[in-house]
Amino acid sequence: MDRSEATPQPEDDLVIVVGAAILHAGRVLAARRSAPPHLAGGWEFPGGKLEPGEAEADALVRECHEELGVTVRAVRRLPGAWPLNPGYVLHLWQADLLDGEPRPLEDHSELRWLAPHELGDVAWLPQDRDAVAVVARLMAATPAG
Ligand SMILES: Nc1nc2c([nH]c(=O)n2[C@H]2C[C@H](O)[C@@H](COP(=O)(O)OP(=O)(O)OP(=O)(O)O)O2)c(=O)[nH]1
Repeated sequence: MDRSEATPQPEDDLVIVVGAAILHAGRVLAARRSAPPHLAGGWEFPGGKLEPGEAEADALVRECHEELGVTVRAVRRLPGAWPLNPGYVLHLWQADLLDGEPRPLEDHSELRWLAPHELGDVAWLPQDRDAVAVVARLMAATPAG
């Protein structure tokens, strides 16, 4: 019997993309992609692909430094894993902003700090929508600091 359709692709075969839900003063940072063309204009969580052998928390810190010029601390991985392009999966991490003011240095044309009631104000990439719902629940449960 061909079970291939019923068998999910093992996560081991996927490249993990880490996204950072950076919470600060009751808001979360959203970033509008500037490339590639089919993703440009869509909003996402800053982050990127894990390098071989790299821990997710380390990739998160590295990507936020490269893309935004800030230092973050990876707090914890949020529940869920969302398929992206074939072969890629998005993992989301809660992160604290330790140092710096985020700037769109790489891959993004605009950044916005969104309050919970503003999460629906930007055009998220479709594949991020369920992750945004997880962040909305996190923000509802997190006292604004
Ligand atoms: N960072 C990030 N990428 C996302 C999200 N949602 C989503 O579909 N993606 C896609 C966009 C890209 O195809 C891929 C991540 O690639 P990237 O270009 O950000 O990764 P990277 O910084 O490691 O880039 P590179 O070295 O390959 O240039 O995942 C998201 O919320 N955050």
